[in-house]
Amino acid sequence: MSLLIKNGQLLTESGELTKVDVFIENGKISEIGTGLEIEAEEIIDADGQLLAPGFVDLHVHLREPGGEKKETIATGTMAAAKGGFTTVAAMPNTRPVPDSKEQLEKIQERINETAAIRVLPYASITIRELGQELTDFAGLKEAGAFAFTDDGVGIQEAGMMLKAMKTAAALNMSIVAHCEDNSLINKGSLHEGKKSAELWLNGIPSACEAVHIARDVLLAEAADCHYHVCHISTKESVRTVRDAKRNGIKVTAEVTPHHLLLNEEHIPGNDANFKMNPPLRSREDHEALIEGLLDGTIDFIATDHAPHTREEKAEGFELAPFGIVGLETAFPLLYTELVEKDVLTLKQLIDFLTVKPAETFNLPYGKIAVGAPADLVLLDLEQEEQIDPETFLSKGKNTPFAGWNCKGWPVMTIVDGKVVWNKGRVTA
Ligand SMILES: NC(=O)N[C@@H](CC(=O)O)C(=O)O
Ligand SMILES: [Zn+2]
Ligand SMILES: [Zn+2]
Repeated sequence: MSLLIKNGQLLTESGELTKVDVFIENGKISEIGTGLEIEAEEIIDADGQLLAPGFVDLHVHLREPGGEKKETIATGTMAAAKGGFTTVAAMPNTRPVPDSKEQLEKIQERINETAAIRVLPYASITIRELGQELTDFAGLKEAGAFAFTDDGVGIQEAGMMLKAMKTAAALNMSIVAHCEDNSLINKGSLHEGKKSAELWLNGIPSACEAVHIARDVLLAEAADCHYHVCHISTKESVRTVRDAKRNGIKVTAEVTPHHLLLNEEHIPGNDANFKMNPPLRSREDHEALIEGLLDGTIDFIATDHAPHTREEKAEGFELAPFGIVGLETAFPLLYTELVEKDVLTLKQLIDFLTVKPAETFNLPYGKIAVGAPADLVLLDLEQEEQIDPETFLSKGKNTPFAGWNCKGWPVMTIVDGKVVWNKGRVTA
């Protein structure tokens, strides 16, 4: 298999655009240059399009097994491909939970059979994500676990977290944490603040997240473990991670597109497409997240793609499940709202979606280099289109961004040198 991409716009290290040809052979990038005259089985003219490394999303919910009404590995990875993603890491809050070698091997099998792109499966920290009993970390690592997390719920006991971190560190694996203290949730369905008061709904206080992070960075220091914070959302959390990094603790953090673009003031009323965990916080929190991303406190962007059915999301703010989809809109939204408005440079945004997550977890993806896997995306930065959930390939239509006008739509996604999504050929 060989593929020649002609005239793509490539970002240089200094952030300038330069026109290049890329030759791909046997799934790997074998030459980058200008005016390449090489015979290839397929030639793609990328004139006028940005050629970027395929995006890497280390926080998605594919729902399979057990949640196939919401999403499957097949539909979730097609949605990812359409969004320009070539690698995703799948969260373990499925039924059953991948908490044993056998379960993880079954998921790996489904991935091999049905995934459109690379999928790295997480294993859970505790049996059934119940926080009571540690899983077999060594066995799960052997079976291909990407890292350990109980995403969906927090680890309530400090002693359990310390044990998890020590076990992970000994295996050179990472602990990825959903930070939420159950005793502080307050039966809330949104952030405790202006909006919860306005809507007469119970609010989740900021401390619910930050107290876990404060506890865990101290545990990570004691265990000498790489500790990664999921979907960071408050200014206190950002401050705590910043302080821990300054003190040499091996902590990293991700932020979602929705927490970078929205805050509680955007919630229009009782619409559960604005309900997610952690919730949209205050305007000050929102600003602290941008600042944290710019100063390196926050390492990368992850979508926390969390599909739910229409019926579930129609239940209203208090009863609907937490979570929104994100894979098909992440880049266009972030490009339009942050790059076009000069909050981030194009180079920064691409790095936050590619090389930064890859480097945080020592993955060989996220860069365009000779010898690297040919995981690429072509993007149209000019054409404007409205976000329409009805066109999503994901089964989940639950987005708060319906109707937003965006530029920066992916036009082709390539994994291992194979075209897995092509806007010109495949429509929703
Ligand atoms: N983020 C969410 O609101 N929901 C996630 C769980 C999670 O990421 O904690 C889900 O699985 O639906
Ligand atoms: Zn979570
Ligand atoms: Zn999640």
